[in-house]
Amino acid sequence: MADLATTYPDPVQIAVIGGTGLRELPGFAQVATLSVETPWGNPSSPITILHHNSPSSGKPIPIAFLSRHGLYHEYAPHEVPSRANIAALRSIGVRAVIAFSAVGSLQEAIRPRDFLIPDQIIDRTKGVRPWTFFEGGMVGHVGFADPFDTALSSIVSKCGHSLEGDGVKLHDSGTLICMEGPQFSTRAESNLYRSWGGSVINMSALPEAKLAREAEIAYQMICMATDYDCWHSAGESVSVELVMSHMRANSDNARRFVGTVLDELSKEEHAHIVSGESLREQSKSAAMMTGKEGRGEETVKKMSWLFPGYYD
Ligand SMILES: CSC[C@H]1O[C@H](OP(=O)(O)O)[C@H](O)[C@@H]1O
Ligand SMILES: Nc1ncnc2[nH]cnc12
Repeated sequence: MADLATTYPDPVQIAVIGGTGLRELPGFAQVATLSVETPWGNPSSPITILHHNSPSSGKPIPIAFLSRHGLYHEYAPHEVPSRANIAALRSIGVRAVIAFSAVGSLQEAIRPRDFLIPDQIIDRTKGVRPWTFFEGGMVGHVGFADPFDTALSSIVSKCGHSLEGDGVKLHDSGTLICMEGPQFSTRAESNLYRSWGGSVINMSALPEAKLAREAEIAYQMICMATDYDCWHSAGESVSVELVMSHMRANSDNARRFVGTVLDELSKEEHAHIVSGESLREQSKSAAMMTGKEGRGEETVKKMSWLFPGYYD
């Protein structure tokens, strides 16, 4: 790391947020490491810029990598500075995020080490994490009916299926329960989530996905099941040891999966997706609720850092 540049000259449109057990992406050339300060504080880790040759043009494409829980896993799920993470990524040009997460399975058919691309979320966080950029005299409401980006999700799905039969088993859709933690669920809660139709459970999708939407960043999570939570009568209840043992055993597949997705996203044909075209300027109109006279000065400053030119 010592010789890496601390600045990067061009916008970086694609980012990976690594979760438990996916703290780096080996095999990609590291060209810079950025320490970005945002009005919401510092992100959970420096942002590493990796170079990846586009399979279509052969040109190097920059990819940003951020470690959700910090370089040493020092941030518990409720302590992850998600606003700083998302703001820092947007400030360097990111418009498409692939986020990785270790999840508990709530369904027999989703076995430990299977991958799943969630298409829905049920919010079971408890309102203790800052969850919006729109506050303090700037009211904004963005749509979240489909919390993940459908264009990104079909690319991720195609990539995952291309690896099937080669150690990767993929479920194309599912409802993700995002709980508060850091303690795992009780058996009654786990069974309740099953009765709601939950497919998998984690502690990290929110507020990350909501903030990405507010920041006009296309976002898709890739989940890897590491346990059957605590509902399964035959299986061992979730523990950190169980999560980590499955993550370690399947980390090559996880990295291969993410690498294949980055290959695909680097193709020119997907330029409109990674430039976040479908979300462009939605937060400009979302914040038009509040008349200029009612806007909080501090918030306008912060929001103008995030969206230069939007609120002049
Ligand atoms: C170590 S088990 C609980 C922990 O694992 C998941 O982390 P991530 O989503 O960052 O991969 C889960 O959300 C919890 O934070
Ligand atoms: N059972 C579980 N509950 C919440 N988060 C998890 N991450 C991995 N397994 C989990």
